[in-house]
Amino acid sequence: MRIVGLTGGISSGKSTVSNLFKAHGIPVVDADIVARNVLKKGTGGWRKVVVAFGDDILLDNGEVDRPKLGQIVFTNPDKRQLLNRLLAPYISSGIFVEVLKLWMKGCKIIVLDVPLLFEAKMDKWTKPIIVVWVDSHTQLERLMARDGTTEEEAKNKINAQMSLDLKRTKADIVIDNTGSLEDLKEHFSEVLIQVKKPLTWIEFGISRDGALLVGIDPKCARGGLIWKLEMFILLKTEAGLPITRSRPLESTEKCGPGSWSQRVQPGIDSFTSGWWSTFDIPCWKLCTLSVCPKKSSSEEKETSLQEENEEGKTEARRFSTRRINLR
Ligand SMILES: CC(C)(COP(=O)(O)OP(=O)(O)OC[C@H]1O[C@@H](n2cnc3c(N)ncnc32)[C@H](O)[C@@H]1O)[C@@H](O)C(=O)NCCC(=O)NCCS
Ligand SMILES: Nc1ncnc2c1ncn2[C@@H]1O[C@H](COP(=O)(O)OP(=O)(O)OP(=O)(O)O)[C@@H](O)[C@H]1O
Repeated sequence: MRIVGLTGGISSGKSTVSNLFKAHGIPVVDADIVARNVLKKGTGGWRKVVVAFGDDILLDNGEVDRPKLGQIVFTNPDKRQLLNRLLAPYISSGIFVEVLKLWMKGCKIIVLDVPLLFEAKMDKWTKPIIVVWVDSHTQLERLMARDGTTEEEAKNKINAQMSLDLKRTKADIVIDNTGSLEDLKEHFSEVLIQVKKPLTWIEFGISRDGALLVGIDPKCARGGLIWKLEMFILLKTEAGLPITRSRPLESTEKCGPGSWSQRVQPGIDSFTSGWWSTFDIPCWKLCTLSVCPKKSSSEEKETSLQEENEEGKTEARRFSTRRINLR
């Protein structure tokens, strides 16, 4: 899984860039939304903040008066640090849960939109890091226009964060959003190409499919070479390359959790020691194509399976199933 970091200054255009990612099917975890949830009435974060800042920051309905709390923390660095310290554990675990949900769905690339990515030292978990930059004049104008605030209030908010010029020195990719929305979209299409580059081995390894391969394939325990070959072929399969003739996989034997079976596929006969494995585990059916460099014994048997043909009639199909036992 590739976790892309998206950050910038207040009102530099992170949400606008996030929306472009979403429009291209890449999910975004928005730290501002997570931060809002952990400050809802009755949550752990809410309780800590009320104890530290007092009931004065509450509305009649018990929710936090966000503009009021904003006024306090954006003009007082000590109070801001206190609020950050109180909420940081809730925000980071909230982000982790969102990432985990996307991991479970099998997402390969996700974007973390975190305004305080560097300040909260979350940048170490993300690669590449994208900084949305604007010149200070444009940033101030856009912030005042969007939030309807005075120049002083807007400047307080801008100064509450690490400077955008420093952030851009820490970036892998800088998006200059000083121009029009059209300019932004044009630049974004180049960024998208970089973000969608094929996953590295490490990124694949921490993705759901990669982790399951390493975690449950009994052959994997026998050495890195085997699962690396498997991953290679899965990646190729995703790119639609060599295994186009394979049929949907169904095991010819019933597999229990953790057990495995193999069926030699007609389309891959050229891989002399290749086979499909299917795994029935509680949530997923995992199919892998493995190429084994060594085998110590193998047994072959004929199996037949009832299948519907194109006219909808049931007929028996025969399969040659080969078990390959590794040393
Ligand atoms: C102070 C609060 C109540 C003000 O709420 P409000 O609805 O007015 O603003 P909102 O949450 O939409 O934030 C707007 C922007 O302010 C900036 N910002 C928010 N909190 C901080 C902070 N502690 N330090 C610096 N900048 C901040 C971010 O760029 C954010 O995008 C709220 O921002 C908050 O709870 N902040 C602390 C949590 C936090 O760190 N949020 C950032 C997510 S990493
Ligand atoms: N290229 C652009 N041209 C004109 N307006 C823009 C451009 N990019 C963003 N904006 C506007 O600037 C304002 C700030 O943008 P946006 O909300 O995306 O910033 P942000 O970095 O997400 O802000 P925050 O830190 O407060 O969450 C919005 O009103 C948005 O519509």
